Amino acid sequence: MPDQAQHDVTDRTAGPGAPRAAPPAVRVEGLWKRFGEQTAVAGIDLELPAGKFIGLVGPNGAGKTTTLSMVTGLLRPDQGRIEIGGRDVWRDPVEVKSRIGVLPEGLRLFERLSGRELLAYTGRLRGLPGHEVDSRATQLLDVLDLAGSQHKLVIDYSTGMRKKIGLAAALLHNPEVLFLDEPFEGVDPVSAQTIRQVLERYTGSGATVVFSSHVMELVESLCDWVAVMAAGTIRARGTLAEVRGDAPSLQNAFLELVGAGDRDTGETLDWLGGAR
Ligand SMILES: Nc1ncnc2c1ncn2[C@@H]1O[C@H](COP(=O)(O)OP(=O)(O)OP(=O)(O)O)[C@@H](O)[C@H]1O
Repeated sequence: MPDQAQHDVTDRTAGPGAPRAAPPAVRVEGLWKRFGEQTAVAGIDLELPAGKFIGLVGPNGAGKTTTLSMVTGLLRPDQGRIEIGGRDVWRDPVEVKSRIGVLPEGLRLFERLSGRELLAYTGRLRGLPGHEVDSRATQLLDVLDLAGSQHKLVIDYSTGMRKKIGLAAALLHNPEVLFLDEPFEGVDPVSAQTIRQVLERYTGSGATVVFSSHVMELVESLCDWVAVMAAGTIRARGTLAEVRGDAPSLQNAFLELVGAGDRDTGETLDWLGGAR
């Protein structure tokens, strides 16, 4: 990584005797990722406050998945620095990974395990004692309404069930920060409500959730804090009220921020729905 990425981002502005403020849940500095000619993430600086329900929103191709993949140690940045709870993700990966849970996009699971076996395996990988894994798995399967399918193979799970077992696996070790890429995609309203309740309980205990979504109503109803991405950059960040500003809804503010509010399809698609 180039020199620019190596410098220390610890806050040294406070005097020597001053109490250290708790680090943000996530701190990102000068983050870049290119795929050939395509710049997916173009020099992001971002601090995500701890203990909040945070939404990362942006249009298709904005760079949300690429950012979350780098932040969670799944994709190496070209340049930049990432800390979670004050620890460098790429220098201290084992420690950081023990403190985070991740539900990635296009989640790959061990398909030939049952839901219960998957949780048992994940729990042991996380170093939890067997009896603790058993008891946590039973509770998670129950709360997420998967108890009746716990012995079914994951390959036979529906999209929503896969999201829920993935969420259970990500929560099993009680992480400090949970990252979810589109957790509600393909999930029915009943399961969405269940997931929502689990996440609200989790953030209520002081943990942080960072999730990406396109669904503004969902972000507006769930999140305390929002970052808006477009074309690999952060266009706005802050509390919901700060990002919404004077706009009537987050959706309106979002369209304005990403410059899509005035797109008109009327003339270009004049053949659509006309005489055949
Ligand atoms: N592995 C890759 N190889 C080449 N280009 C990539 C790769 N991954 C992402 N990109 C490109 O980087 C840009 C950002 O993609 P990314 O998946 O991060 O966006 P996103 O905001 O998550 O989009 P969506 O909401 O559609 O999932 C896009 O232009 C995408 O085509």
